[in-house]
Amino acid sequence: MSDGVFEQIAEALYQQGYAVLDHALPDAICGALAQEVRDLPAERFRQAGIGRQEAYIKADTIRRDEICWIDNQTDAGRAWLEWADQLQQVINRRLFLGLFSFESHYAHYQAGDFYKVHRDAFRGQQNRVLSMVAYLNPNWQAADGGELLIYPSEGDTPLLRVVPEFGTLVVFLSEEFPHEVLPAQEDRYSIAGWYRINSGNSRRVDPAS
Ligand SMILES: O=C(O)CCC(=O)C(=O)O
Ligand SMILES: [Fe+2]
Repeated sequence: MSDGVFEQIAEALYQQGYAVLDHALPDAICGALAQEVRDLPAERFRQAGIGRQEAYIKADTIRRDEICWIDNQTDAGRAWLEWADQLQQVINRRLFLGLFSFESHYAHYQAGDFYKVHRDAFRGQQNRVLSMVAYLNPNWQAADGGELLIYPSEGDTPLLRVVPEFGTLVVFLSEEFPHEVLPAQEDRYSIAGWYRINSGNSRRVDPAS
């Protein structure tokens, strides 16, 4: 069953560099994550920043969400990370991307919060290869805003507009697709994660030619 989902994601990535699926995450896992993120004490969340390590800045003109990194200390976190690992294996088998590790955090956007257009990785600078976003909002309404817009590598017209509805999953090549989160009008819960290749400072793996 979920093997089919992994294959669908791999196929869509191969064809177009991104995949968007409704009901992609098993309901039990998605439900446990949706519960956990709402139960987390406020002090576990940090204002999100931009960049990494010394380059890290808190830039609330660019993004306003608060985040909490996910580990395998809870049943929900463990189930999610195992699911992400199975997807990693299928993608590596099908696409030879050489994905090596996965990291992810919960994100909470309060009413008014947004994340302006950005890429998750820049060619040659980071080893984030694949981005994955999962949404944890049952019955999200059009008026609640907070859509994810994904743009082509060059150009201002969105390729895709994704409603952050419970169970919807988005996977895309981190270097290729600029994207933004429109202002949410309600509490918006999601997970954002990245698969990396095993190198401190490498570029995307291309098949040998
Ligand atoms: O929550 C989303 O829809 C996308 C979040 C995002 O782009 C990020 O955290 O890098
Ligand atoms: Fe992003």
